[in-house]
Amino acid sequence: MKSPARLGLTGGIGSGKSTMARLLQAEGADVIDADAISRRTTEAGGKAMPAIEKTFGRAFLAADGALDRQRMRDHVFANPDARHTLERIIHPLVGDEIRQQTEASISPCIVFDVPLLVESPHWRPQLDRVLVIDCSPATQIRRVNARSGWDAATTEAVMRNQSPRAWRLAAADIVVFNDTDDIALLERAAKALAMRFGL
Ligand SMILES: CC(C)(COP(=O)(O)OP(=O)(O)OC[C@H]1O[C@@H](n2cnc3c(N)ncnc32)[C@H](O)[C@@H]1O)[C@@H](O)C(=O)NCCC(=O)NCCS
Ligand SMILES: Nc1ncnc2c1ncn2[C@@H]1O[C@H](COP(=O)(O)OP(=O)(O)OP(=O)(O)O)[C@@H](O)[C@H]1O
Repeated sequence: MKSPARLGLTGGIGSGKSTMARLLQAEGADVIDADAISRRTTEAGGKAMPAIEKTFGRAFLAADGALDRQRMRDHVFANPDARHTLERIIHPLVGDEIRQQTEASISPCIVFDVPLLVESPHWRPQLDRVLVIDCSPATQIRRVNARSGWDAATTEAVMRNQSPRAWRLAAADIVVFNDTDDIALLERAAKALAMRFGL
């Protein structure tokens, strides 16, 4: 059997990665979503929670034992050492689950939706192509405010903890510019990508 095409999908916060991932899924791709996997490890009883409680303390847990996401967000995006500590707990668990989902896939195209793809050097050799969803910083701030209610300072703090836009663009094989809220444009791009990647 021909091995599946492996497409990395990344972009800054609010760029439209998850939206593109959903469109590619509708075209028949298997999407492996690192954010979703990460969130599962930090639910109540999640695999990351014992180490998070031990390292950061009970104050970072909500009443039900899940991660207090807002508290951790405020902490780690203002403190790179704490972010690295959290990543050292979560990323290996996410990596294990990504490997399992990859092995289970039977699609001709697997899309790896990974916010920190450009930041992690191990990713590129595992992929056939890297697709970057790009938009301006002002659009990122506007979208995250509309979607999640975060103020500009909160989104900017996350953006400062991600690769600069120029680095992501330099790492891209394919760029989809997604600066206007035009879903039809993104749908057309997804259909073209689906053809190109055997769907
Ligand atoms: C800090 C946390 C608790 C904040 O949770 P919250 O629900 O507010 O945000 P959510 O998880 O939905 O992430 C929103 C966006 O923030 C950005 N982001 C998340 N983690 C990171 C990070 N470590 N570095 C840079 N940007 C990040 C991504 O663009 C992501 O799509 C959470 O993001 C987290 O646990 N991060 C560490 C794990 C991680 O690196 N995840 C990224 C994919 S593996
Ligand atoms: N082309 C578009 N047309 C309409 N809405 C869009 C478009 N692109 C993105 N959006 C909206 O912008 C918001 C952010 O998009 P999305 O969640 O896909 O970004 P993301 O890159 O996955 O963000 P995060 O890094 O925070 O997970 C969502 O509410 C989404 O519906």
